[in-house]
Amino acid sequence: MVAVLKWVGFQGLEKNLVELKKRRDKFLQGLIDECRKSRADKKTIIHTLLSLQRDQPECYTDDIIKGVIMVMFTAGTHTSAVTMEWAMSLLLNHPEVMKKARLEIDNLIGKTRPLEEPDILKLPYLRCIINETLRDSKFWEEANEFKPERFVGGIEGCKFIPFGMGRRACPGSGLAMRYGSMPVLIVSSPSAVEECFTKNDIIFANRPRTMAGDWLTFNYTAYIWAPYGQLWKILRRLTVMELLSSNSLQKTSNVRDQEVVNFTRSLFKFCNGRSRNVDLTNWICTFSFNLMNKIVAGRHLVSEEDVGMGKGIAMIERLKGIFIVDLPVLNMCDFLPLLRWIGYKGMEKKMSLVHNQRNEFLNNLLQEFRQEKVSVGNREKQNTLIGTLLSLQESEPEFYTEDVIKSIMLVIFIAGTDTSSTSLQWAMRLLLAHPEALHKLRAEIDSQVGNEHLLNESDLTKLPYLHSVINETLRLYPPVPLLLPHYSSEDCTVGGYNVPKHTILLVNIWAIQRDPQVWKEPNEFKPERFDSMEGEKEGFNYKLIPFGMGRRSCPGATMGTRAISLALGALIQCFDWQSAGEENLELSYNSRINIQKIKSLEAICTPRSNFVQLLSQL
Ligand code: HEM
Repeated sequence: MVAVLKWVGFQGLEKNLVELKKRRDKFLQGLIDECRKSRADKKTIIHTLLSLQRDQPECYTDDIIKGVIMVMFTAGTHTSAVTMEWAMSLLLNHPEVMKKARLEIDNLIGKTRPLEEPDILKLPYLRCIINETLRDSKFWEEANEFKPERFVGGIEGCKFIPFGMGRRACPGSGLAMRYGSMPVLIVSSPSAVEECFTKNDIIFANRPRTMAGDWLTFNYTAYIWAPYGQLWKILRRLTVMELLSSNSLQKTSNVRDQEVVNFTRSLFKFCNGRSRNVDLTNWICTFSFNLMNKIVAGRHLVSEEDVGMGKGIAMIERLKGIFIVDLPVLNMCDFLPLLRWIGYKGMEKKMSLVHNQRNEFLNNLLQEFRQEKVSVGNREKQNTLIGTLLSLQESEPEFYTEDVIKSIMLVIFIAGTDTSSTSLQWAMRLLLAHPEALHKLRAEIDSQVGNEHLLNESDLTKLPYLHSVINETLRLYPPVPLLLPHYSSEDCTVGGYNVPKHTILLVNIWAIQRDPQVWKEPNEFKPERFDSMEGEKEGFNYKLIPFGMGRRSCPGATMGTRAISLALGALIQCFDWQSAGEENLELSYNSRINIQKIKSLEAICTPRSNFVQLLSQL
């Protein structure tokens, strides 16, 4: 029957389709030809496809290229345009919502520049509007009302699964197409977090396989990315026992204290008795890298005389290029595998380059260590992480392969340096922008520690305000704002809704920790808020979770907090600080999974007069 209709040319459909195909063909060919004429090194998808065509013309024909572009156009434009049209028409019909959205943008972004993609993370109400526009009407109370507020906090945060999930999703929505078909659950309320990491903790204890995982984890033996199972358990036990348990932390407390002495002494020498402009970003990164390398390999990466000087600065820049890189843990290729295939934005190339650099760095460290250990027979060296790992390798070579050893060292560098140094920089930036808090913190340190010794780990219990400043910094600027992605190993329910097996879970702690329903004056820096929160359950009732929750939570939380507290305490105890310019007080951020500051932080540092004697004796 259908064939007959086709044959008689039913309603001229075939003719129309042929016509449409011709027009599309002409349009796409035009685009390809234009790109052929323009600069060849541009990073657009068509340029990438054309360079593949040059290498393999028989595979990447013009027709194939047109097919790929076609998919992107049809999948990516219509759905987004329809959603935008709906959102605008809803806003026009609800001026009170429009006003509230504009107020949010004015307050959080300002009026001096247009909105950019990374800003979206900062605009919870705008996201609520998009969610409300896309939501499926069947599952909601007052389903026909336009109420973006229903997405602010609350368990509803997980009723809506925007990236195409099972039967509750809108499979053809703009977001689903933009992020591909991989199911993703984003939770953004304390109650949903509690449910994910108590009742469903084991189910969500896995990590997804991703492009970053494929390249940067020594074949998933780096346990930050390792699948939940035997290997992860062994690596976790080993790292915690050797490095992060309270016993091991006790043993390494003198290393941290000594690192803070070195850091403070270098800064004092650098100031040379006067006020000096200090690139705090570089100094703080030096402290973090030196501390971790001391724990891992028993020596510094930047020697004391080089800190803050040309050679030291260059060394830190090189290390940042290896370990603190701008490569997101999840990227578009994880959602649209086709992009990976065509080499989207050269991501895979960059990852392989970073992997090679890391591999070389870790190999050198191991080689140096082996040589020195043999030649010097250094006992101090044997008490380092590498020392322990190499002894384990001697007794169990089949388990402790070179890859496993390197992956453990890698995790400590990646997890231990960036997070702590980012938090320390934010804490200093916040204190510079809030001098009253800085004075209050200094008064606490002066009264509890005084000027006869440099603050050390045993002083930390006497400094509750210092602890509150760090909590408040981690609340406002969590270094890992979506945690690391979790991955469900079985079907489960969250908030009464079905979440299928193999769903990526992202926990939007940025939103939770700034949610006005959860925190009073959420965007204000008020360390005092923690005075009245004593005795609340874990993670302040799941409201403050910068280290995650459950079995995949950060095992380095105590070590990280101690290192930040010590360094911040010493900086405030011994030096006067002033901002080196308005731009240093800007509390902005970009949206990488690991938040970085846009610019480095500079401040004017002056040794406090009543500390000169102590500082000269360090
Ligand atoms: C301010 C400092 C730190 C912050 C804010 C932080 C935060 C985090 C977060 C959010 C996660 C992911 C949790 C999840 O997926 O649910 C994580 C995982 C991890 N962190 Fe930290 N971290 C810090 C310092 C450290 C330090 C100093 C170390 C070790 C020396 C460390 C080692 C790890 C490891 C090994 C994991 C992976 C755990 C797993 O997958 O099982 N972190 N961290």
